[in-house]
Amino acid sequence: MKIALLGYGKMGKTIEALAIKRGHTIVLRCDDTSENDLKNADIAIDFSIPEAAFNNISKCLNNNTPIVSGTTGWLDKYNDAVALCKDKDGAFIYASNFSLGVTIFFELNKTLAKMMSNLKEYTIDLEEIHHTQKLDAPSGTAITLAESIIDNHQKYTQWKLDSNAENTVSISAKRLDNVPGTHRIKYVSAVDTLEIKHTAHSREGFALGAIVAAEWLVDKTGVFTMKDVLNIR
Ligand SMILES: NC(=O)c1ccc[n+]([C@@H]2O[C@H](COP(=O)([O-])OP(=O)(O)OC[C@H]3O[C@@H](n4cnc5c(N)ncnc54)[C@H](O)[C@@H]3O)[C@@H](O)[C@H]2O)c1
Ligand SMILES: O=C(O)C1=N[C@H](C(=O)O)CCC1
Repeated sequence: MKIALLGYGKMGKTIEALAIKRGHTIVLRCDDTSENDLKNADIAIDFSIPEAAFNNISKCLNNNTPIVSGTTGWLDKYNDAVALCKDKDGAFIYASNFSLGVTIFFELNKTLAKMMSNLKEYTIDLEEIHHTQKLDAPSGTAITLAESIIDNHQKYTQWKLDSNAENTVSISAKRLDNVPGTHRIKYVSAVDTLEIKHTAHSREGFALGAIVAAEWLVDKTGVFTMKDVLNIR
């Protein structure tokens, strides 16, 4: 595939190295708002910044270029991106976390929230840890996890950073040097603690997931998730 990289920072460069190893060609490396010609690209992969993501996605959909987006912190406009994709009969996939492990972790989180839903003894604690250059907090992955808990556990109706409020999934966001991404969900009662945790050892898992998603999306139309790519039911 001929790939356009929208965002050529830590993730863009990791994707470039892995995509070349998988036999793909990088035809565009875009790292700012300058106008870029997408016509030589079979697909675009956006790992940029929250303020740029929706514009980049829109440009691709208007240009009939399938687009894989992993940028977090822009989801107030997600429904607009979905509507534009449908209007243009385009191809779009977004995931707050493209790694295979986290895609499975999302399913574990959902199942655990359902199982815990009637157990009043337990309170929940969600923690994410990332590197100090990360612009957004909480992480997109933590928000996806919290929203799924809210959808599947009868007690919780909202999420907030560092909160003791009733019916609230409290998220703690820590920033430490060189941490690629760690997410942990704890259910704590007076007598025990049950926890699930995902630890990324590098950015390669995110990059591989995004490339696999691009390979899968390139000849399709529609709006998809990583569950579609990995055929998880
Ligand atoms: N979904 C996932 O699996 C996943 C994994 C890792 C990171 N992320 C997200 O991806 C994004 C990028 O992460 P990163 O670690 O590569 O950040 P980074 O800061 O290293 O790179 C972002 C790059 O985007 C560039 N940029 C700024 N404006 C732009 C524009 N208009 N168009 C294109 N590029 C522009 C910046 O110059 C920078 O080089 C973040 O939102 C992060 O949360 C998602
Ligand atoms: O490094 C980042 O930034 C990451 N962002 C995503 C998020 O916000 O969840 C995924 C993990 C790494």
